[in-house]
Amino acid sequence: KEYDEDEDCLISYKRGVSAYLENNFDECVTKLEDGLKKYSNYTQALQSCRIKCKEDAELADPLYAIDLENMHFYEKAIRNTLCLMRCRKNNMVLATSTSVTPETDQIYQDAKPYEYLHLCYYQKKEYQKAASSAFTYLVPHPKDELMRKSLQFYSTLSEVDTSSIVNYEAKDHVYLYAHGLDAYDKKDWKSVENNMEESLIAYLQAEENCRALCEGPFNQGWFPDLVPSIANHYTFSLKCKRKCPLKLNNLNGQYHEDLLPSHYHYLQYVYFKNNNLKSACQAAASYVLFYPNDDTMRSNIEYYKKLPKVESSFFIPRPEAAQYVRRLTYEKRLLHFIDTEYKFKDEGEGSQAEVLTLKNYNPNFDLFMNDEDLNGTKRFVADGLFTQHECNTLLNLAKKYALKGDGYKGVASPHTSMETFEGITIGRTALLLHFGRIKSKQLYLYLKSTDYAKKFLEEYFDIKRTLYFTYTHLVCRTPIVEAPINRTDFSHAIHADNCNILHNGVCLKTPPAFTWRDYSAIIYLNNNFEGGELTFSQDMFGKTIQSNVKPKCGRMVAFSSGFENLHGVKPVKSGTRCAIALWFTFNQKYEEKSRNIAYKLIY
Ligand SMILES: O=C(O)CCC(=O)C(=O)O
Ligand SMILES: [Fe+2]
Repeated sequence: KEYDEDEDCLISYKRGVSAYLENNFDECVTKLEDGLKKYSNYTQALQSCRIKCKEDAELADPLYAIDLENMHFYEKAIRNTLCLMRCRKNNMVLATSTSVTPETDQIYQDAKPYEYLHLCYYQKKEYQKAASSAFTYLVPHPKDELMRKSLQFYSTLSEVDTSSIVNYEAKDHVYLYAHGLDAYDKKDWKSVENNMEESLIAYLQAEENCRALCEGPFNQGWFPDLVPSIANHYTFSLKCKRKCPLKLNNLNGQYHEDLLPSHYHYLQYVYFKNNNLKSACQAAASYVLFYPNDDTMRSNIEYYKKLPKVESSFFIPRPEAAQYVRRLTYEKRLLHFIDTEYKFKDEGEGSQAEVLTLKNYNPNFDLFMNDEDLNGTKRFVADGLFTQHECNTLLNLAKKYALKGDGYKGVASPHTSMETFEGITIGRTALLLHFGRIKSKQLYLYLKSTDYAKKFLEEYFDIKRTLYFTYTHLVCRTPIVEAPINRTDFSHAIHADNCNILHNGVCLKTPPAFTWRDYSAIIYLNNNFEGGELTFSQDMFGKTIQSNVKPKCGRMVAFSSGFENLHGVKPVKSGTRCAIALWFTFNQKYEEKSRNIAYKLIY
């Protein structure tokens, strides 16, 4: 049963769980304990390398005294990296183990091994350890009823001493703080002072350690530029760091929102009791950094100020408190800024793929017509996606660069001989940016607005599966000069987007229809033309019209792409009608690849 050096902590965990399932409880305990030990050694080594290397890099003299173009920042990063590489190589644990993946981290951060460990200890009649393991699991999972029952059961066993049940994962401050509280109840002021001071140091150290673990790898899922890449990774890490107090403030299952500041509260009191006025005043001044409006502490300070031996210099907050609050304030402000200016696009499982993306720019975008208004099913109209300025930007793009037949295999008049169709795809817009013909904000607007339209559609139709763009197309329709004003053809005959409708009313999901399309949307850019309404029809001849939608800037119409949504476009009699048509699919095979390329050009 020796400690297996070659196994990483994930394998140990998995072997432990399998052993449990095979009723091999000795092996279960060995493997799970091994895994916990390895994970703990690994994270400790990693934390100390990261903390030490940051300090070293901070202290090094820069290669050039003047900080040009933030080069001091990059120089430090380069020194820090060098140090990290050496540290990893020289550290026995880090050099011999494979790096822990975020998934493995999650298992151990969630105290998963204890879920099985307590059962295996129990089977081995190690009841005290079973109780402590159950307790350890309950600390981060206080609502786990099953585990609570297990702990209750263990506590009734005569072999178990309930006062000796411990949290194996407790950080040092947890018990130091508890001792401090005990001493407080016993009015042992000296001991309160010692325990609270130690607990404070331990807390701050634990927070630094926790933060260090947040500086791990981050998969952005694409290849952003230097600066966005740093911003994304840093944001990811910052969000993780801000979660550290949540873990640390959990004292064996009880959450103390103000755990850190409460140290200063106790300290000001015991220093006063111990006749150390200066330290009492410093602690009070430190406390109000966290809670500037706290009446009790304010009046304590007023009281201290009136004491004869007290000097105004006593009220300088303790340096660690001042530094902590400064950092906290800055980090909160930065996260608030990020939260208001960006939205987070969660690409699949886990928080790994969170990257900064611009917030929706038009908060007024909202539903205008639903199924009932439109006299059908799975359709809606929403208004306000674009401002007039944004429509103009896209209209200009189309006016300048849309090509006849683009997106229609070069056919200039695909749907009616009375109109010409000029289109511009995402792919060609990206190319135009690549060749410097347009500004990135034009491509950005094209991409972002359609992304947002998709999100809106997904929410409206309550789509839970991954939906992909399959085609994005900005199209303008203009009647040919010869077109008679009283023409009766459609600009776009009644059709379904994903099947071929036959005269007998059957809609066949076969080529040449775009059978993979699942949802459709059209965003309109203008209304300075005659005709051109979108028509929903019950039949393929437009005999039974269900509803008409008049285009205008920022209006979006969306519907499921099947037979239930037969639609067409009435003739454009004069002027030019421009719209962005979007199609979505559940089939990843038909994903619009050019969007990803376009994104890379922007970031
Ligand atoms: O532009 C519109 O309003 C509808 C276009 C359409 O239905 C299509 O292209 O399939
Ligand atoms: Fe259509």
